[in-house]
Amino acid sequence: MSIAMQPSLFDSPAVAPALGELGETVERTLLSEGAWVDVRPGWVAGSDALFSTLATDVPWRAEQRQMYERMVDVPRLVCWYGENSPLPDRILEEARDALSAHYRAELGEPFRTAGLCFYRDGKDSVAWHGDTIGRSKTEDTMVAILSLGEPRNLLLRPRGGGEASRRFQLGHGDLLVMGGSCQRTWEHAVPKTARAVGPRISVQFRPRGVA
Ligand SMILES: O=C(O)CCC(=O)C(=O)O
Ligand SMILES: [Fe+2]
Repeated sequence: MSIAMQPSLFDSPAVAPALGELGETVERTLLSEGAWVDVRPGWVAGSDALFSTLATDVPWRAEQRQMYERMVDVPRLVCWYGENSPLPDRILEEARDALSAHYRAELGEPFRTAGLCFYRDGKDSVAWHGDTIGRSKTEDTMVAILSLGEPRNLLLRPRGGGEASRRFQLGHGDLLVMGGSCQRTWEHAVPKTARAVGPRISVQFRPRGVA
């Protein structure tokens, strides 16, 4: 048992992970230009056990990308599950299906893919961006993010600027869903932090053709 990763008696690796309700527990914040975010704190109970499973079982990849003439390390580990790939834990399949059911009327299609990111420490991050590869460049859609492990800040700001950024602290089973025009009219980021933070895993569920 890992003492370092045990924040409380009620969320220790000994507790099996379980999904909570969505329904009325989801709180929506309307942003400008038809964008919104839903937050459901603590959606997965016993999430530290799920964190441990994913940290160990997922075939994490370190990627590089071209930056001007140089190749640089992407500052996080990643793994992508396409729509026909079984997810690395049954509770992630349950989570995807619960999200599809909850948002069915509004989204009109199910969540189908899962992208996973592993932020090893405060030096890992994701820079400002919108998920605009594919249909989300021109259409409203949703990206649902389940956060496991240590909380990190997810920031949101309008693309055009002119407004302070919004901050959400997400970890230990919290859910945040970006919806409406959020991917094309707003940007999001998980900035580096100088604070001593433990590892965080995020699971992003998206509909077909959104990345
Ligand atoms: O880790 C997160 O919460 C955000 C990840 C993200 O924005 C992405 O992978 O597109
Ligand atoms: Fe993103």
